[in-house]
Amino acid sequence: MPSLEEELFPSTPGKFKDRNRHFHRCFASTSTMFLWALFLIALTASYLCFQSFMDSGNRYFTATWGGHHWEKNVINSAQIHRSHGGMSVLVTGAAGFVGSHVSLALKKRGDGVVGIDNFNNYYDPSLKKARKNLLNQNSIFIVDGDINDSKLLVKLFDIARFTHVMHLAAQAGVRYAMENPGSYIHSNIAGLVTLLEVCKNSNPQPAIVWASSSSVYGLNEKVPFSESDRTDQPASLYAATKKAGEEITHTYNHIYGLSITGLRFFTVYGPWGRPDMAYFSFTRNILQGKPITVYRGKNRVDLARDFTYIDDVVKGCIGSLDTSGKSTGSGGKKRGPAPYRIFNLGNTSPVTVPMMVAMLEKHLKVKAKKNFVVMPGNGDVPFTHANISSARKEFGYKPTTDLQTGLKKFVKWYLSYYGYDQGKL
Ligand SMILES: O=C(O)[C@H]1O[C@H](OP(=O)(O)OP(=O)(O)OC[C@H]2O[C@@H](n3ccc(=O)[nH]c3=O)[C@H](O)[C@@H]2O)[C@H](O)[C@@H](O)[C@@H]1O
Repeated sequence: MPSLEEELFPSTPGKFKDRNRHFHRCFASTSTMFLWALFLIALTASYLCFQSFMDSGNRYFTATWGGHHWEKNVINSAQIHRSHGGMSVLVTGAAGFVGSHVSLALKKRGDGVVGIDNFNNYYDPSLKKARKNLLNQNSIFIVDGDINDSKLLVKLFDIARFTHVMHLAAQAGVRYAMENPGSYIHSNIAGLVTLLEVCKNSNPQPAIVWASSSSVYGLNEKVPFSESDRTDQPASLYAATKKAGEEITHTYNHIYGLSITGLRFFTVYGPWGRPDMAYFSFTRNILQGKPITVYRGKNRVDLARDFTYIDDVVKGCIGSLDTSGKSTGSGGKKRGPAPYRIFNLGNTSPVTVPMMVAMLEKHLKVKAKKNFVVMPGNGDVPFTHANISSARKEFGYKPTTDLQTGLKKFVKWYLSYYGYDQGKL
């Protein structure tokens, strides 16, 4: 039987044959080696590509979790400490602005709370760490992890059997979506679906309350915005992902019987807020003597927002949790219809951006250096204004803090947190 070498390099007769054969043999072994080398290089390259693909997919999962001590922390933190109607809540985005406030309020009334947060660097992670420390001091354990990590979520549900999920983890910010669109898909779409998959499979299924956004009203002109208004003309990718979230949660409610409540937040502000938001970054710039950019709409019309104070939003979140009703499915199967609700959580009294700046100037006792520019086409909407009658009817939602009062509290916190030394702010 001819060898492979012979098949590849068939011999010719004669004396020359041997030399030729020898030459061929040498050539054959060199070229085989060459082919093997090529093969190995290709193999190594594909492995490295695969590794870097996995790394990019897992870059949010760098945190370590698990082990006896970790599980004990989760169990203790999830423990309910009140006799009637207590709930055990998984709060996603717990080191975030709204997440940290809601976690503290739940814990304060005796509910079990376990937080999860990926501590990403969209804005200064040291502020998130400081919020985490505050929560830890109040016996709330925060898992350092990403909602796309389904193994972690399954583990958490295995050991803590949450009755509710307060889902606040998201890529926030309207204008940043133009810089980093992928982060919105990662957190607001993929992360949401991962979480819903785990919730729908868990037994019992939790009820879910989650953060949508006033931005879903997009370019609507009819005011105030009501939940039944159209939401099919988003102005930013951020808004589009929140709108998609409303549709995605609807399918999980419809197919699997998950109880779902979506909350459309209206420009939430207050102590421990988000540094990327205008009221926060304006405060920093005003104190540092730096100019601020104030956007204006067409024909120099001022932009306006239905700024909503954090304590009012927290009441709305807790009211939603308390009235969420039960999910009806178990083990991935629906047993009957479950609630699907959407509520506006706004303040019902929009304030223009220049008026907001004037309030900051008053509280900071410093004049702002204002640059007025035409609103760039980067996802912003000219105004927001909430109709809150649905939330009022369903759970007595009634905002009580006007912007003047709320900004005063914010400035007080800002100065105590960052200090009065303007050089360090
Ligand atoms: O209500 C909401 O759904 C949204 O509220 C805020 O979005 P936005 O209202 O745009 O809040 P800011 O970024 O703080 O802007 C407030 C106002 O200040 C204006 N602005 C912002 C930045 C700036 O440099 N100058 C300026 O005039 C904006 O155009 C806007 O009218 C949050 O950032 C979103 O995450 C949230 O979903």
